[in-house]
Amino acid sequence: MTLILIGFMGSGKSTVAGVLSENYVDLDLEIVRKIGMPIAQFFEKFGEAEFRVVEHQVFSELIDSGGVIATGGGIVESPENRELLALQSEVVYLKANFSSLWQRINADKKNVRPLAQNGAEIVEKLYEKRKKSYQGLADLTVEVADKSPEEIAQIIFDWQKGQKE
Ligand SMILES: Nc1ncnc2c1ncn2[C@@H]1O[C@H](COP(=O)(O)OP(=O)(O)O)[C@@H](O)[C@H]1O
Ligand SMILES: O=C(O)C1=C[C@@H](OP(=O)(O)O)[C@@H](O)[C@H](O)C1
Ligand SMILES: [Mg+2]
Repeated sequence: MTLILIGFMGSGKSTVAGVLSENYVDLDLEIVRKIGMPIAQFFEKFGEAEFRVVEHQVFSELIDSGGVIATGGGIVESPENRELLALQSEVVYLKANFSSLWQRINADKKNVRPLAQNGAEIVEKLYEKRKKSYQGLADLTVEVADKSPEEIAQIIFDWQKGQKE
């Protein structure tokens, strides 16, 4: 069974995956490896639609790996990815209010998120649009705004243990 973390940019998917497993897969890092350039540069050169094609390809190759996968916030944009996620039973949604996410995104200077370069209003619209998809696909929802990555990982571990009993 693959544990898949979903949620908006800044929710901590990459960070929490690292706490959950030493061998986690970060989909964005796999994509960067495949395209041979930073995501922001790929968006500039080829656009978002092309990024989604590569994202789906990489996701469908890794979804049955059996480990922990941190997705990118836009994984729910493609209907094909939503179908894949609906078939999984360990999809964990890291949920937070927009202002917490926006603060984190802006503090995280080393990771340039092309879709977060627009103003807060535009990014909040994207958040509102995606929210239902994250919630609808989640087998577990964790409120992350006031918790440390370790606390969040512990909640997920405990839930997983309960699933297996
Ligand atoms: N639980 C948390 N509490 C405070 N800051 C966090 C938490 N989880 C992640 N962060 C910080 O928020 C930023 C985004 O985290 P990241 O794991 O890259 O999110 P995502 O992969 O969901 O976009 C990073 O700077 C990270 O250090
Ligand atoms: O929300 C999105 O569309 C994106 C989120 C990013 O991942 P994180 O959610 O890990 O920041 C990354 O995949 C890309 O910049 C697009
Ligand atoms: Mg990430």
